[in-house]
Amino acid sequence: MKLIILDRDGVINHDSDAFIKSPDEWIPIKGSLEAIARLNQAGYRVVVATNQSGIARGLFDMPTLMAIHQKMHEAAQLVGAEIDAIFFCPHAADDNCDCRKPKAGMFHDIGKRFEISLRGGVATVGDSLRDLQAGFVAGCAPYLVLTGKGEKTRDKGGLPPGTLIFPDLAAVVEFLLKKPVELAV
Ligand SMILES: O=P(O)(O)OC[C@@H](O)[C@H]1O[C@@H](OP(=O)(O)O)[C@@H](O)[C@@H](O)[C@@H]1O
Ligand SMILES: [Mg+2]
Ligand SMILES: [Zn+2]
Repeated sequence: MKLIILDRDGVINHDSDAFIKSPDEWIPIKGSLEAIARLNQAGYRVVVATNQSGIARGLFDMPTLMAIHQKMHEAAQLVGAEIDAIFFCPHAADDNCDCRKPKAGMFHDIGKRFEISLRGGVATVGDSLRDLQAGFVAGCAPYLVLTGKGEKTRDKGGLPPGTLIFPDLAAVVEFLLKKPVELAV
């Protein structure tokens, strides 16, 4: 089974420094949902791992977050894409939870849920350093996109070793689907 783990804000949809607080504020990045459809057609399960501290901050509540995700699922369906699962951390930084990126808790949970070792070349795509750090610690291959906060992340440096940088999710998918499959020896 092929699996990829995507950050949400700044990778699938436009991000905002004021947070994405409602379904109306959730707007897909051009080409991202179609890129997910290409992954599905190539046999990938697509899973999202997202920090949603807006819950802890009281900027929006759980039903609103569910409504945002319902809109994302419906928008994906319209282009033949499917997001298999959304893992989210609703906590604030000072809650010291295990799931808020850059901690790898969500990634470990994803590996358990899908019964796959992330160290086997599972890609993770993010726009923030913490996305890449969390995935790298869990064994994923890190991909930085320059959408969302990606350009700032690139300019700040300190990326996990081996991070590949692409303009957007569509470009990452183009690369992943073109590269030769490593045959298990
Ligand atoms: O990129 P993902 O993980 O899908 O979601 C990020 C969002 O939850 C928000 O994360 C916040 O970070 P803090 O939680 O305040 O550190 C800020 O960066 C917001 O601009 C951003 O919308
Ligand atoms: Mg992000
Ligand atoms: Zn958490």
